[in-house]
Amino acid sequence: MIQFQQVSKRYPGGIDAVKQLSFEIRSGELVFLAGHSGAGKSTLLKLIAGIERPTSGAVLVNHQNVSRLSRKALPYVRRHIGLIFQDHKILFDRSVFDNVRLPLDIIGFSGPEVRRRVLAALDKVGLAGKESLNPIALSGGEQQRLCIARAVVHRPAILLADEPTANLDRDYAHDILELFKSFHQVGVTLVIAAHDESLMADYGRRILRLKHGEFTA
Ligand SMILES: Nc1ncnc2c1ncn2[C@@H]1O[C@H](COP(=O)(O)OP(=O)(O)OP(=O)(O)O)[C@@H](O)[C@H]1O
Repeated sequence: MIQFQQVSKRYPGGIDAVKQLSFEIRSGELVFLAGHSGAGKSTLLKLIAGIERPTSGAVLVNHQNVSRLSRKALPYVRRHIGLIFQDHKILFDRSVFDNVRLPLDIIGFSGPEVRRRVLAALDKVGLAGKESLNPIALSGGEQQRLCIARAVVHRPAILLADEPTANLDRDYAHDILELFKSFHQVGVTLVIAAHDESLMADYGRRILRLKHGEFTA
């Protein structure tokens, strides 16, 4: 489902964020991405989503070479991907409902289907009944759940999460990982980046470890 072929990414300024990476993630897999700050985890996720383009090599998602797609074609690939990124901010001038509906608006959903899907996503993450609130009224953990609801509302086949448990206490972090596990159980392919490897230990899944842009054992 996701394939990297000799992928390198050099940012302007000369930093090689990932170097010659080759790997494959099969449909329905749950994979953790571990590594120190600056190891290249976010870059790898952005390459999958087509947010960044590789300097060399190919990134294939569903057999499509996302590194070669035109800017116009990218939204069609993104429809199949849910993103939980730290720089995807919550909009505090809108309700919880309106925050979660954003991906549906972009795809072009309208009518009762929007309400049905948004309420189902909020229910899934444990925020049922909070749709009319302003997100400011939610706790930090609840705001993270809002971001997860927003990432899954269009039912993507692939979910990419960058440090989704950062700033959460351990119990709450495990709750969030359990939520991801439930998406995994219904067949979603998940790639979860986190620097705290101890959190991943309980899940017994495949771990890709990055160090300065390269895989380590
Ligand atoms: N847009 C950019 N322009 C220039 N350099 C960048 C850019 N984004 C990331 N980098 C650099 O690329 C390297 C890898 O960064 P990346 O954010 O992928 O690492 P990370 O493992 O996700 O780190 P963190 O856990 O701190 O988010 C770092 O040296 C970073 O400074």
